[in-house]
Amino acid sequence: MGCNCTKGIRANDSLDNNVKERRSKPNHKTSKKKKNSVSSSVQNNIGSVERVISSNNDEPTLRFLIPMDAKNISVSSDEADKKVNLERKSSKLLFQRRPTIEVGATLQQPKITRISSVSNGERGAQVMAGWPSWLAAVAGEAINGWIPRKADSFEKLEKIGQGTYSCVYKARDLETNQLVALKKVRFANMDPESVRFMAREIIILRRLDHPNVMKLEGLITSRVSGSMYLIFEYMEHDLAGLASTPGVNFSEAQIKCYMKQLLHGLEHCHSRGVLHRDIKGSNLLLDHNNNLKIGDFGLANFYQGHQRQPLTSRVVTLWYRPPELLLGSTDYGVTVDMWSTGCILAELFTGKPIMPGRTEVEQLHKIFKLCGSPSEEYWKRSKLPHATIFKPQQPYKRCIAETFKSLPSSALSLVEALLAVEPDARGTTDSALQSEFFTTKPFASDPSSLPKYQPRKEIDVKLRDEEAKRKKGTNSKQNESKKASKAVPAPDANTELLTSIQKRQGEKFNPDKAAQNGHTRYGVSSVNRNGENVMMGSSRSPRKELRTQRSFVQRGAAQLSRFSNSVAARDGSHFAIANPRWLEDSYNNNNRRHNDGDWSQRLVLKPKNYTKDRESIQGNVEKTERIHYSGPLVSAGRDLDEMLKEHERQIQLAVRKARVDKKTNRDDKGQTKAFLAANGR
Ligand SMILES: Nc1ncnc2c1ncn2[C@@H]1O[C@H](COP(=O)(O)OP(=O)(O)OP(=O)(O)O)[C@@H](O)[C@H]1O
Repeated sequence: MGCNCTKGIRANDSLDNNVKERRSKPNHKTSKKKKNSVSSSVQNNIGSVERVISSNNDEPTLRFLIPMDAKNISVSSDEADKKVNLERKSSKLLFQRRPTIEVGATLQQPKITRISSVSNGERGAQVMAGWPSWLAAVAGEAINGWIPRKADSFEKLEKIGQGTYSCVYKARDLETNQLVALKKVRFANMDPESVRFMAREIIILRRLDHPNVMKLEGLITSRVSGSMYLIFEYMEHDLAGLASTPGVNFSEAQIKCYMKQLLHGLEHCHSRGVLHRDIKGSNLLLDHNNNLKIGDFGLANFYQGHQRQPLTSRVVTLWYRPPELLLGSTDYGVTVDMWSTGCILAELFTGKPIMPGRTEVEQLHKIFKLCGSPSEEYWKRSKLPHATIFKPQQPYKRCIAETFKSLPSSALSLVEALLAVEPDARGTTDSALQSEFFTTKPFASDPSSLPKYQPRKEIDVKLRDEEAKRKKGTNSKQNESKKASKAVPAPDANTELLTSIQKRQGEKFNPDKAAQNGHTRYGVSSVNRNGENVMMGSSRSPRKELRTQRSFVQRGAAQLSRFSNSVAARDGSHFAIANPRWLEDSYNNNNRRHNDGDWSQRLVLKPKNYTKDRESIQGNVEKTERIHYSGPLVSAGRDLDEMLKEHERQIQLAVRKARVDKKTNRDDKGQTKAFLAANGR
């Protein structure tokens, strides 16, 4: 794998013509650099690393555009003639993954990124290399030095994942015969905003090069296409899916093996100035040899240790989100990933998510109940935007040791450290790797010594398809009487919780009862590791409950919190959600103030074009009324328990409303208005 970007070139491509021309007309500037010279120039922009490495050989060289991080390959970006050239020793090298060439310390220095454009000359070269001009114009930095691969050099096999922002397909690279995962991102009208955000993900991925981080192998697009595929190595499993597979029980050494790999991958990200901001089991991918790679950098961003730019607090999937983000922090660092890591460690031992909150308020309450509330000093010092609202009148006592008393003591100590309610006490990837957990027996297993598990994705896909068909049937009946789809507070978050509580209580799940209770719109459902509803407790699903959360799709009624700004209105297969990535960037770009009130209000604003984008992916969501600002549930100054009671009441109310909606098919607009009116908003 690797260097795939070079492989789709055909004889009749304009690039090839260019290559031929260049072969017949040697570039003196390039050849001057050949003798034993290795020179690198690093542009100041993130991801725009230009390297000029010349080979010392007398073999004839071919010249193509390739990913810049390919070792043993000479790349010269020659501003003078506005062409990017490659020299390589043999075509064989193109099919090997090669580590990124270190170019001094510059790469190690974290920088806050701003997606910046390339020069006109570079843009011209990019278009010539086969990139669509809309992409080169907006995301030049992300594609700099690469050429696109062609879709017809892959055989698409099946859909294996549906993310919030993308579809993922299993495919075969016809040139290497290797399996790959293709993550498809579509852009409605080549919308520059969404292109920029995709560009950020690519730039970040290109910055990273580590065995425990998913490697971006290349990109597929064409001049005429409005979409783009990110090419990744195909991974058979993810940790959440594997952990919830019937019959799979992890040993301590195995948990250490996965945790060690996760921490090494994170260490690399952090050392390159990247915060992942969505660490959770379903984003930790595993190959057939149990090698773990951190995937899904869609919410990742660059950070700086000091002089931090404000970042959005609306990141990290709720169950893995640290308290400071729930309290509205915009000035955070690697400690957010450390918190999520602590949640995963405890989850791997206990076999279930440790804090499955339905709402941000409830999540915070769960955190305080387990980890204790922060010290007085922390409240004063941190000046967190929501501190005045959520500071409990009585401090909560920490009870991690009691809760996880069955854990081995070294694991418990690490959980204690990682789940420190005050971020600075969580330590770093380095301190975690040095901890007793990894330095005492049983030591971490070697990944290849672990059992090989049956691939599950195909089974998941089948289940999902069945479920989608079933939903479609239900929806089409509903849709007969209404043209536009409805965005309603979905009660399936409650189903999820109900399911989980019943599971934990060892009760047999009774689908009919749950449906009667109005806990689900689709019968008995739970959430699979892709965050989609799957039938549970019925013949439809042979799997035990899979309890994972999808990034950012915070479900329906669960959105009605004090600062629920992006309501994920979910109606069957339809989502409508403000993309927090955009909010952050527009926030940063505009360098706005963030007082409490403004902050919530501002986050409600949904970029227009993104809406269109989501529509094109998710279906015909009604255009005007998708984002609802729930406003404050309670006034500041009331204590947290009271607030939670009130919050619970609101959720129940939303569930009832949703049930009524199901019966009457009232449109979303009317329903939401009624709901808000009922709550005095
Ligand atoms: N390299 C890969 N190999 C196999 N499957 C993959 C790979 N990358 C992603 N997937 C599958 O596709 C799903 C969605 O991918 P990804 O998480 O990157 O998209 P997303 O839109 O950011 O999703 P989410 O909303 O869950 O965060 C993953 O949960 C995983 O099951």
